Amino acid sequence: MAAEEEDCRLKMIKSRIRDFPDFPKKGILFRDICPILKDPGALSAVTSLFEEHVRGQFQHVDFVVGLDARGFLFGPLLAQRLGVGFVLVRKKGKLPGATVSVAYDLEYGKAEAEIQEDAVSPGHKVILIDDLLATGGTLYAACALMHQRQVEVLSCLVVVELKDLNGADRLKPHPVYSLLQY
Ligand SMILES: O=P(O)(O)OC[C@H]1O[C@H](OP(=O)(O)OP(=O)(O)O)[C@H](O)[C@@H]1O
Ligand SMILES: Nc1ncnc2[nH]cnc12
Repeated sequence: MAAEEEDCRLKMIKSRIRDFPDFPKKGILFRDICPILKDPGALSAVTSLFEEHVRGQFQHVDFVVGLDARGFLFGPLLAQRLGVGFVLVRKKGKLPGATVSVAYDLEYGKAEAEIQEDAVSPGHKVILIDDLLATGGTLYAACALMHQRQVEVLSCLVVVELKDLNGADRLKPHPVYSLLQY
């Protein structure tokens, strides 16, 4: 894609992010991605940019793995475009059957991430996806879950990256691909 066209798409996507100061706690500037979902053109542009990135960088992907909850909004669309399956990393206590879990910290709290034990298998190559990277706690926990299952994380994809919180450093050596940086 021409650089100008990519720039134009990114500007359009950025115009669909709303800022809410002091949500969910005082001092947090919440970046709301809901307007992207209301605009089919913006949602399609997000999916296309992710698809082009993955196709350009990786020969083979087994699964797209989405993070609870907003990774579930973008992940299945990307998985369909790539022609691969989608796997859920959920907050603890939501998945039936045998599971594996990891605790983590967030920009505004604590949580525990979980996958079904048979969701992925050793040797699989996956793309992790979420709406936003802040401290990196959530994606780090998802990477830890993948390592426990001997799965290779090819890349972590997010729509928004909050640069000041250095989440990408925490995720090293896993590459992070973000569409918008703040
Ligand atoms: O990089 P981090 O500091 O871990 O923060 C990023 C995570 O925080 C938000 O999810 P949240 O836990 O609020 O859950 P939700 O998607 O269920 O609203 C966001 O959707 C990411 O998953
Ligand atoms: N500032 C923020 N806006 C939206 N989601 C978030 N998750 C963690 N920090 C966030």
